[in-house]
Amino acid sequence: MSAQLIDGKAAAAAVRETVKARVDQRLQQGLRAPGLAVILVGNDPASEVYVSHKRKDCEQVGIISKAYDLPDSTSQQQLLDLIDELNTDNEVDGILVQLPLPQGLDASEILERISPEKDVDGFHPFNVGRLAQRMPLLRPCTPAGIVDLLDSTGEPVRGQHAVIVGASNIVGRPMGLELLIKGCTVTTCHRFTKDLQHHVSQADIVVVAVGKPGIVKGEWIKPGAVVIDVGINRLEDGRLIGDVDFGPAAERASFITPVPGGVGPMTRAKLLENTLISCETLRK
Ligand SMILES: Nc1nc(=O)c2c([nH]1)NC[C@@H]1CN(c3ccc(C(=O)N[C@@H](CCC(=O)O)C(=O)O)cc3)C=[N+]21
Repeated sequence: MSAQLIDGKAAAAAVRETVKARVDQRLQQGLRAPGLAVILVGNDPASEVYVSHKRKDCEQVGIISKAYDLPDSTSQQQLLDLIDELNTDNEVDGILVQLPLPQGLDASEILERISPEKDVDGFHPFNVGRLAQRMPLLRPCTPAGIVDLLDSTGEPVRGQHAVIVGASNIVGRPMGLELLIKGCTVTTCHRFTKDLQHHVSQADIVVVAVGKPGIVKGEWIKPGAVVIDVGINRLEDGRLIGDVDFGPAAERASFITPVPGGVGPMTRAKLLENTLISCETLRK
């Protein structure tokens, strides 16, 4: 492997340290700790693991997390009522509804009900619109974390050709908006893209967020490119792998994120940072 690994665990630890220092300072000043409400509906095992990680992260930095574990049978109206209640709870700075929601619930209606200043996922159309107009407030955690990871390489980002694979609301689309702000020329590929290899092979920066192992082949990577793998795919043997053919891609890339230990930990750290931003600047 000739690429350097981008250490997402270390970068995330640094973000957590900064958040913790600020939370400690608040407590010394007699101010309250930031609060995060984490809502989990149903019993999807992967979601249960993710949510337990988020709660531990909060504890580590002194953010008070409130758990709302709701049954599969929760109705749309019950969930909307809970969000209304949390929107007006002065001790709650952030509201996170873990996705995916069980069948029958309308996620967009629920996410739009969250007050934009408590939308620590950055998924609300208000926050996406702010980002689209280069005035971000709460930024979606994964793309914002990736910007930090790119900066951590010390390589220039401005003027680079960034190719994003995947156009989801939670990663691909906001990633394009973040990279436009950074001064990249952005290409977004998706299921109707005619020649994925052609686009990927032109990229100085490749961000892959599809959820299919091997969707990007190592041989497609332009020598010296920076490769960011957002995919999290669990194999039958329990191992986690990304969307990029890691070995061959690492032969060609200058920098590459591993899975696990790349984008995932940074996503979680950015959630803590957003909760602090909400507490300190948006809810005054
Ligand atoms: N409202 C909402 N917000 C989210 O941000 C959200 C969500 N719903 N639903 C699910 C996805 C997925 N996601 C992950 C974040 C971190 C890791 C992470 O830390 N992964 C570790 C590995 C953890 C493990 O071993 O399972 C790593 O990549 O190193 C994984 C997945 C956030 N999501």
